Amino acid sequence: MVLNPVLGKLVSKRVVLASASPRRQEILTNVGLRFEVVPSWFKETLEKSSFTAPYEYAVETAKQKALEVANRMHIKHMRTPDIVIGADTIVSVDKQILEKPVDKQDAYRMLSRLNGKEHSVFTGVAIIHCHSKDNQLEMEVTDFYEETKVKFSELSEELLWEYIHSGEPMDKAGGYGIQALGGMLVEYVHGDFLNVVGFPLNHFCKKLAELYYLPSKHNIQHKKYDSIPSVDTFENLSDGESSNFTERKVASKLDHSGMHSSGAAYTSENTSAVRTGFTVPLENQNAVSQSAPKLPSKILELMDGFRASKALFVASKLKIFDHLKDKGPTKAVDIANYVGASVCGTERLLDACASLGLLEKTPQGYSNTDSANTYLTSDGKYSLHGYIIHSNDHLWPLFTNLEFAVKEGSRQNHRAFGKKADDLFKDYYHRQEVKQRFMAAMHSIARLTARDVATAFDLSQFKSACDLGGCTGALAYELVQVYPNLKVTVFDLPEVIANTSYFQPSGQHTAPVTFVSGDFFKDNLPEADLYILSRVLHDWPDEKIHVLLSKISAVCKPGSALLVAETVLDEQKTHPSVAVLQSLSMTEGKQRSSSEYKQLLEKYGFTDVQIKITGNLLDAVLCFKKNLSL
Ligand SMILES: Cc1cn([C@H]2C[C@H](O)[C@@H](COP(=O)(O)OP(=O)(O)OP(=O)(O)O)O2)c(=O)[nH]c1=O
Repeated sequence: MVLNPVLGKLVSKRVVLASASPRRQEILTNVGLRFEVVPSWFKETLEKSSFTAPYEYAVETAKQKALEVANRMHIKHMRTPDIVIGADTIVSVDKQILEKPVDKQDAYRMLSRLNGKEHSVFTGVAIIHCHSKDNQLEMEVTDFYEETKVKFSELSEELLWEYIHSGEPMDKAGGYGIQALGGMLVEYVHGDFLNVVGFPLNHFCKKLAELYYLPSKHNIQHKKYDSIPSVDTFENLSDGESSNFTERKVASKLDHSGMHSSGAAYTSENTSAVRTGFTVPLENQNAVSQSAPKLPSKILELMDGFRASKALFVASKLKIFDHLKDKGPTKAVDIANYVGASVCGTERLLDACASLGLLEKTPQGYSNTDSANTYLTSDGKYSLHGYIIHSNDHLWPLFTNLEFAVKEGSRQNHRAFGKKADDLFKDYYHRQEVKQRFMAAMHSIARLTARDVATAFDLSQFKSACDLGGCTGALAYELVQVYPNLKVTVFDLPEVIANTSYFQPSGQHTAPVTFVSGDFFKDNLPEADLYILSRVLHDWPDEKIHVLLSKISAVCKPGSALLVAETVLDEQKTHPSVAVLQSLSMTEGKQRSSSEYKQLLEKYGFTDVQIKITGNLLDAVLCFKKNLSL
């Protein structure tokens, strides 16, 4: 969501972040900015002694990083970006500049210098507006810096080495990351915290406000690389105040050849114009004041959502995240060879994944982000791979026929798969690969939600539980970990039970979990103090639910309980949207609100209905059987 009109100004523009830093990507993504990531190849080798102050070095490096990307994109005949953002973060102590350590000794040297002292973190930022005119690239450069003061506590050698061995210092200026373990070293921070993490967001927004909103150039008091912006705030700006930033452009001597032109560059104002290879004043440029309507960023995001989903699905299907797991940066051509796909197509897909924050791209190649390693590789404990493949192979074709589903009021299995719903359901259990895909999908969601469901209520009073339709046993295994005295029976169809061994967790005592096959609509239910229905009720029509809840109610002894795990809708039934959207492809079942679950469960003799919204994909409903028989 774009919270203020300043960032809204960038929504329709092709914005490129010339940085490989995952922190910068995250900071800008978090505020709803949409951008591509093209890491800069500019080597951070400017001669430090030629700068009179450390921040000048950071500003110049940021500028050179952004200029390199803007030029490269233009030369490679990629569509010229509208805006390129570059940044460089340095740590400065005793007038010395510390960048990223090259090895552990270097990290130790840096951290020892910071130990017990206050230092400054400077981030230089360059915003380059690009125009392609007669195939010539014109660029207008705006830059600024932000300073934050940070003080380290007195730290022991042992602690410093322990921190270094954590591996965290290596890709961070000054050899520490304040946002993670390094935060423990810090006594205080004066100034913008995000500036330390790599991007001064507040100053950036103020700078955009200056560029896009200040009424005329006469009002601008450009300061010589002043870290204090001309605007105090970027709030309450309306498009009525908008003006084209080129109105306020001033020419300056800026050399973008990659070398810092000592003396000249830092007497310039902080907005300047560059034509590739030349310095061009912009004072005569036409400046048209535009008042555009507020950009519907949410709608734009939805319009594009399908592309992003499909890129994720295809990369998962091709097992790109598996291939990159535990690997250093890998070139597109090697990935293409591995997956047996075209190099150009693979490169496009990899770039799309990088722009979505699923991969990191550096000049050395592509690598998994942390979340790709955790959630997108197929063998991770919390892997969503199974559900992603199910979404691609099963849900995508159904949603392609959504228009028919809405018009005809029925699920579109016949159109999507050439089969009726019943035949398809049989496929889940009879065709091996379909069955495994379905089980892997259910397993993905169960793993991700199991801890929150298991701990939503204190279940330690129960000695035995029966998870009806418990599939791979993911929730059961979590329950016996949380409640060591509990024994859980997983009850599911024979075809499912026959395939559960593949999903058994390794390195866990599995004896308290047993698997029993049967049909919960027809067969006797195993005895238990606690029955569990996880993601079952929403799937079935009222008649089937009647059969199931009547059976459970009948076997429940007084004091026994039923735990239901479902996404609980709000009373208006419009949130959470993940559940409302799921309803679009449902046949006979439905999602329910808190009051509907309460009403339903009370109807079958359950009382004390308690509902816990977990914040995860599944919520939990617990109710108890009183001495009532139906
Ligand atoms: C001091 C500090 C730095 N950092 C990071 C921010 C930057 O990513 C990095 C400094 O290196 P930079 O050279 O500024 O950036 P980068 O190499 O990560 O990415 P690129 O050059 O492609 O833009 O240190 C933290 O994450 N936490 C901290 O507390």
